[in-house]
Amino acid sequence: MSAHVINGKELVGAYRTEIKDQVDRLIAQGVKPGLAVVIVGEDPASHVYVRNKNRACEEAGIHSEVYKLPEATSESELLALIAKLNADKAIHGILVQSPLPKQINEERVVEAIAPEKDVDCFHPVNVGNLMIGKPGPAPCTPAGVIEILKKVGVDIAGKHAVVIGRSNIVGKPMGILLLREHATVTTCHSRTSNLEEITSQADILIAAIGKPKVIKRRHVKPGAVVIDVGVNRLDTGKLSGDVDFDDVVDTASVITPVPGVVGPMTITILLRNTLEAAQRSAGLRAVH
Ligand SMILES: Nc1nc(=O)c2c([nH]1)NC[C@@H]1CN(c3ccc(C(=O)N[C@@H](CCC(=O)O)C(=O)O)cc3)C=[N+]21
Repeated sequence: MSAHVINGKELVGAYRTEIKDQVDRLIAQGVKPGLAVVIVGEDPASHVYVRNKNRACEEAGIHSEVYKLPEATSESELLALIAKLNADKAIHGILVQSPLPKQINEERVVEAIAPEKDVDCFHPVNVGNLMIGKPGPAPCTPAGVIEILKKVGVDIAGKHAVVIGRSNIVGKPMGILLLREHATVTTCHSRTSNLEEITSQADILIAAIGKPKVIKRRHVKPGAVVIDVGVNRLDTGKLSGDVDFDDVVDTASVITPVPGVVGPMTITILLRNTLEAAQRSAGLRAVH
């Protein structure tokens, strides 16, 4: 059997159209959603992502501002910009691109963002609300994975979902969101001693490791749904996922190629989080 290879252009494109329609409706009610993206330094990959986010905002009708700060920016200069954006009525979402230069404490920066403008869902208040199931943003990549599973028609409830990776931005919140969808969740990581034994029991396998092509056919149960969160740049310049696509494609029932699905869906959830922050600010969506 060969897997259904998810077509990101189709799936993500359709979802962006849905979001654009909601943005248009909000604009007709007098509120234009606005996102500020802050990037510090010259990391080329970060600049590519920021450009992609900016373009996606424009296409969705969301106002977007990009602040490019030099590598030598001090923490207090960045905190001053965040204070200004926190007070700006035209801005509903603030995203500070990571990584930040070493003179800046990332935690302090995240905690300086007003929680209602934290469209990454990195602020401890939003992480806490996520954990206990209160309304609010969810982090873009894991929320995007849930959206992909739903759009493809994967039944999550009662299934065994195995997440490989325990980062604060993907692995941990991924587990929480899967629990919310009533999956049975197992989290594996670099210290898991019997990885293959566990991953090969997964109905839904989510790879968020950050190493190219480490998940092989032997890790995957025949018929499993495989979602590849990895975006690894190879020496050849090509992007590769955490999953060895060619090895796994005949075993899985559904698989996401890299690039093309999880990355663009991550950006789409950023648009959704910005839209929803704007709706909340206008009293058009529940806050707690
Ligand atoms: N505050 C913050 N929030 C983030 O959400 C955030 C961040 N910092 N720092 C870096 C990571 C990484 N990230 C990606 C987003 C889109 C693609 C994406 O669209 N990837 C395309 C390929 C893009 C390319 O060609 O390089 C794809 O997979 O198809 C990838 C990676 C968001 N991040």
